[in-house]
Amino acid sequence: MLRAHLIDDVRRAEAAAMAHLPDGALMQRAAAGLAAAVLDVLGRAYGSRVLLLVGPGDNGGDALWAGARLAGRGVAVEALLLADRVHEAGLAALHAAGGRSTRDLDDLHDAPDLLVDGIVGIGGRPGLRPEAVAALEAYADVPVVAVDVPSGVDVDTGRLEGPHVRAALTVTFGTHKVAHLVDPASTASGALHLVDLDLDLIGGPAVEALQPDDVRGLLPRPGLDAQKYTRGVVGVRAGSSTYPGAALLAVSGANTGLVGMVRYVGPAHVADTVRTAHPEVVGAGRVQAWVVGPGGGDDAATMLAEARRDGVPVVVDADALGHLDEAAADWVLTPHAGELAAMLGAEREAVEAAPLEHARDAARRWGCTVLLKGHHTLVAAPDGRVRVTTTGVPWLATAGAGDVLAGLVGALLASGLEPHDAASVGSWLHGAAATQAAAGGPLTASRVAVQIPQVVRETLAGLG
Ligand SMILES: NC(=O)C1=CN([C@@H]2O[C@H](COP(=O)(O)OP(=O)(O)OC[C@H]3O[C@@H](n4cnc5c(N)ncnc54)[C@H](OP(=O)(O)O)[C@@H]3O)[C@@H](O)[C@H]2O)[C@@H](O)CC1
Ligand SMILES: Nc1ncnc2c1ncn2[C@@H]1O[C@H](COP(=O)(O)OP(=O)(O)O)[C@@H](O)[C@H]1O
Ligand SMILES: [K+]
Repeated sequence: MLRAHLIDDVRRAEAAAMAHLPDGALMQRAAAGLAAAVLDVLGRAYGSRVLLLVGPGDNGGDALWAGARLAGRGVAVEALLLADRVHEAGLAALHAAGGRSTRDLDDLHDAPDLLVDGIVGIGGRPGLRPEAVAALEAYADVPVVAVDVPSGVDVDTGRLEGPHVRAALTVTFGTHKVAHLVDPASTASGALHLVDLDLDLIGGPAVEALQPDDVRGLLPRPGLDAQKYTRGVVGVRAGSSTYPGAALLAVSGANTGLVGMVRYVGPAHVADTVRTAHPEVVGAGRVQAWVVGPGGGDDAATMLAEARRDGVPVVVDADALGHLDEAAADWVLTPHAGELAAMLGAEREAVEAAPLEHARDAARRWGCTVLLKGHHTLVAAPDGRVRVTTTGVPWLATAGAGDVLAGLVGALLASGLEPHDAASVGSWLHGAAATQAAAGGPLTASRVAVQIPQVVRETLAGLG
């Protein structure tokens, strides 16, 4: 599991570690990891030029000490000092290793190969000062390696307010931070590299992200004595005359072999289409979970009321979300930002600016799991736990992809997974299937569903 902690928990763990370590030991570990990651990106030391952007705190100290190590390896290192006072020992080390420093952007001549953002770390307030903005603008085409966090982002919430760094790579220390994983700040972090500081983090993670091993451990798999009913039956109530395709897509997400059987309940002509495409699918009967809403149109309210009567877990998606007065604890709601905004009486822009806060609010408000779709989909539990999905590609933002996801999450619920696991494992598989199927190019929702068994196969085999 990849975990992200809040700043306060990082500070507490840092203080505990420093109590029995020599002065500056943690910063040296951080700087060594940072220098190694920068060298990896550069590919060679001699002939490479690096510019350090150095702020007033320890984040700047990390950059300076790493710069000293790089200069010692033959990299041409310059530091632009963006504060009256910077980490003194770090600056002295940089000078001693042959690096240069200046306070004046005009003193810098040759464009560097790489910028190291040591402006602010976990002590930073959102936004950047004009001198930092000017330096970033002067080298707008140069890739940035951020130290700990891309400066200017709101580290604990993932919000973006004001100017901030856009990193190609973020080298972070001790543990991940919320802004690395949660939108919109995750889009400013680039690739992530964690330098282990051997911190003892006592507080639980604020956010976590499933890794292939976690998914392997959670995936349902049939025992030797399995029969179709013991594997779970998922029912889909979706589609209408206006949107028959949504029923097909939801069923295709449900019918990927992760349950013993799939039922479809909907208009007769839609059911005919569904069964032509998926001959395995049967009609009404007992289920262990329902998927309700995709393409349901005006029938969505009735679909939801009928599904509720069975007292089994329900995935509530799309049109059915508009008819949600109350939910049971074992339900999963799967809105995108627009739908969640409508559910909470908020603006879509407000949800997009602070998806973590809104997903948590919704999970508390309805007392059940809420899966908020987006670039990094969030799965929030009513007790405050949040998982974030880091699989997937922007090509997945295509009509019907959400219908496939609803079907898949329903199948996992029916197979017996807890709602938090069903939603997060479903979202992980959906993203991984999209990445595989897209293979660097465009994608349609139907292709995502077709790819799911292959992703499951590879994950079970430990190839993920
Ligand atoms: N914790 C750990 O385990 C380890 C931590 N380590 C490193 O320490 C980093 C944290 O260092 P830190 O505490 O010195 O804070 P940091 O982020 O450098 O900046 C604070 C300074 O910035 C200023 N300032 C604030 N906002 C600003 C803005 N928008 N624009 C400009 N300035 C702004 C603020 O000024 P003030 O608020 O007083 O006005 C204050 O002076 C951490 O991210 C990691 O890199 C590693 O070395 C080892 C292990
Ligand atoms: N920028 C993005 N990067 C990756 N995945 C995305 C992005 N934007 C949306 N998605 C994913 O695409 C899917 C779109 O679903 P949804 O909005 O419900 O569409 P529809 O209702 O047409 O099915 C969701 O799984 C969502 O997480
Ligand atoms: K930084």
